[in-house]
Amino acid sequence: MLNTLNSVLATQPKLTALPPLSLYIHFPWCEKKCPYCDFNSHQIKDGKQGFDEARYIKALIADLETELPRIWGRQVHSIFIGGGTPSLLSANGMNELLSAVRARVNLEPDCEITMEANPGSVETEKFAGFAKAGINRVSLGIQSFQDAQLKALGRIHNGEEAKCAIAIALQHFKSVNLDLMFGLPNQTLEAARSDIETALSFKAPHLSFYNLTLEPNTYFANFPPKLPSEDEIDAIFEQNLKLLEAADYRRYEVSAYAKKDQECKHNLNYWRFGDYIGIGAGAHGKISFPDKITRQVRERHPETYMQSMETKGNALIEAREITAKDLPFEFMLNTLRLTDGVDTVTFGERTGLPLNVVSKGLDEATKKGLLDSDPNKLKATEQGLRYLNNLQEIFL
Ligand SMILES: C[S@@+](CC[C@H](N)C(=O)[O-])C[C@H]1O[C@@H](n2cnc3c(N)ncnc32)[C@H](O)[C@@H]1O
Ligand code: SF4
Repeated sequence: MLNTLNSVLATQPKLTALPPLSLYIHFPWCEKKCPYCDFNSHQIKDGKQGFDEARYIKALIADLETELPRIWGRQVHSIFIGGGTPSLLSANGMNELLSAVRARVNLEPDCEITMEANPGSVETEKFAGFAKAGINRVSLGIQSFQDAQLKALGRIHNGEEAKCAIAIALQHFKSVNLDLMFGLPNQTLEAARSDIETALSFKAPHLSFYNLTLEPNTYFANFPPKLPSEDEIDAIFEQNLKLLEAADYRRYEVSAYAKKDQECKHNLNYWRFGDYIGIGAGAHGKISFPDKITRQVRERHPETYMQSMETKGNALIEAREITAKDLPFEFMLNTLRLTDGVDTVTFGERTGLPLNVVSKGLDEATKKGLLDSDPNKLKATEQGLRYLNNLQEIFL
């Protein structure tokens, strides 16, 4: 039995078709580092030391060129410019970057192009320029509408600025996402309800609700604020879910809610274990070939990243095949986040491996009530979504 399993795992993946391809562009600076944030983002010092727009864009374009041989002939169906705070780029800089992308990569005609923005850096004129440059979706880091809460989170914006930023974003972009967090320091059920109701009043097509987590190596990890208890957080989550569903938002991923047909194409491609090129400081990529699936990782620090691009012509610190041993876990890590899960056949299509390499895990997860028993689906139960880490770990 063990020998059979080993021989399956020793086989090379065989993909009959390549998955959709996305492009992720990382922008690694913010006006101020938030105390809870473990993203690869660095505070812009006075005088913008460390952030040289022209230099970074040049590095990004050169970086994209290094990826072209790996994606030759393939179309890109979505772009996500994340951070950090990419809305700190000038509209001209964004135009230069997206024009360079269009000149080098074949974009699908209705390519979704998202930019993350911080409400503290939203200006009408600049947003008009971003739209003109080709951005067609904006994701705003609102977090809360309450001044005291925003202050406790170390944000640079207040509640009024958050509302103003949403109005500007909706004026310029058809597709807008609002990021909110819950389980905030000293948050009550009423305060969480007020945040949700304010967010709903804007009727944005997409909302994301993240439970605040204390990530290692952040200020909050060293100086933890007083957070609501687990029971209080559960109550906030249940209340949020009810209000969102009543307003016709469907929960389609652990933290993502969308109006009909307004799901984020880019993130859906990640969660369905699609392919993505990742350029910029610390960016990760995953690119499939008929006989292998590969991972690329770039230098994390912006200065080292730019220097590597300038001196060596690439900033890769890792470029390897994802082994048949790791593929099932990586697949489950993403796909089980989706409330609909995926069809069972997607496992073979995306990993190139037979489903029997995970049959033991599937049995165990189903017996524990974490996985739906439908044999045609790989889908977490409600319990599985709630204890997602436990479910995913079964496939480690
Ligand atoms: C990379 S940030 C992008 C937006 C922009 N930088 C901002 O913060 O306004 C993406 C989102 O992740 C969420 N997030 C960041 N750190 C988190 C944490 N420790 N716990 C929960 N959500 C977090 C926030 O909602 C944030 O808007
Ligand atoms: S603005 Fe966003 S990316 Fe920047 S530090 Fe704050 S949460 Fe992190």
